[in-house]
Amino acid sequence: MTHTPQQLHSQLLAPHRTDRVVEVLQITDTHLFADKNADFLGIAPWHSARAVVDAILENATELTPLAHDFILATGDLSQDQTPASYRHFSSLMSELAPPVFWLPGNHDDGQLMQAELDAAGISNAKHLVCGQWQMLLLDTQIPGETFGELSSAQLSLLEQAITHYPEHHLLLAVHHQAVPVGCAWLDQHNLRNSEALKALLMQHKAAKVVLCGHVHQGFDEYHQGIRFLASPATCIQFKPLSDDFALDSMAPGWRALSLYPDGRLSTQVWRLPHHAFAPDFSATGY
Ligand SMILES: Nc1ncnc2c1ncn2[C@@H]1O[C@@H]2COP(=O)(O)O[C@H]2[C@H]1O
Ligand SMILES: [Fe+2]
Repeated sequence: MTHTPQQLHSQLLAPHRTDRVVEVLQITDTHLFADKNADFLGIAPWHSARAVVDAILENATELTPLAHDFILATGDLSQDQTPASYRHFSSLMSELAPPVFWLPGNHDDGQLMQAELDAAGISNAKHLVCGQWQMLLLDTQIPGETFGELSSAQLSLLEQAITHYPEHHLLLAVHHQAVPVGCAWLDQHNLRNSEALKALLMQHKAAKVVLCGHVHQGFDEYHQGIRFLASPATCIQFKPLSDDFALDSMAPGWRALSLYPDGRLSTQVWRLPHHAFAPDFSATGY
């Protein structure tokens, strides 16, 4: 059954018990190429994404079994918009047990991404209900643009989610940052209609978190009672608080989040060992 773009289609994920902590991994901005050895500002994104997956698997054996309920892949999964780049992504994710849910970034080819991830058996669900939390993945892509914007159809999905699930805390995943991260060169490529988004979120009485990719750095701020989080890329990192384009020496990474039944959350950015995948600092952009 096809769903009209404006219709919210919710997927219930175990555990349905509302007293359980929901464990989430966010992987973002893999920027993969068809060529596993392609160079991207001094590093090879397939190899760094491979190292991130290996580190997640290693964490699982040492700390706990891979106890995550699902993975959120928040865009810019491909840099060259080739079928092979998305197949590399699907193959890497297949090594991680939890189901993967995804959304496009400004570098993704939305239609090709949909076709390739569908073919790989990766879920197309964009609204998840798990425990006392709901997750909504929205598409901020404006084809041909670097900045993002939420269409009225996408905003309507958010309106439906908070109307149908008024008691469930909300983790909203988007690609573009909805609040400035403090990098002037990057904040020009932000989510343009973030005020419309925040106005809708303010109507929701349960806890609200907005999780994004795109900025290739950790970020964690509260604005008007909403927590805004951003996370490292699995490839190159951007230097925080830089007016002009600048790469960072921090290693590639990912984010883990634990969502508690009462609406609180704990979260941690994980990174590969320092100096792993050092970029070409003379790069001036891409
Ligand atoms: N030197 C630069 N100045 C401004 N924008 C840039 C520069 N280099 C890259 N970008 C764009 O900024 C974007 C931020 O992250 P993306 O990976 O979405 O893609 C990046 C490029 O499209
Ligand atoms: Fe991006």
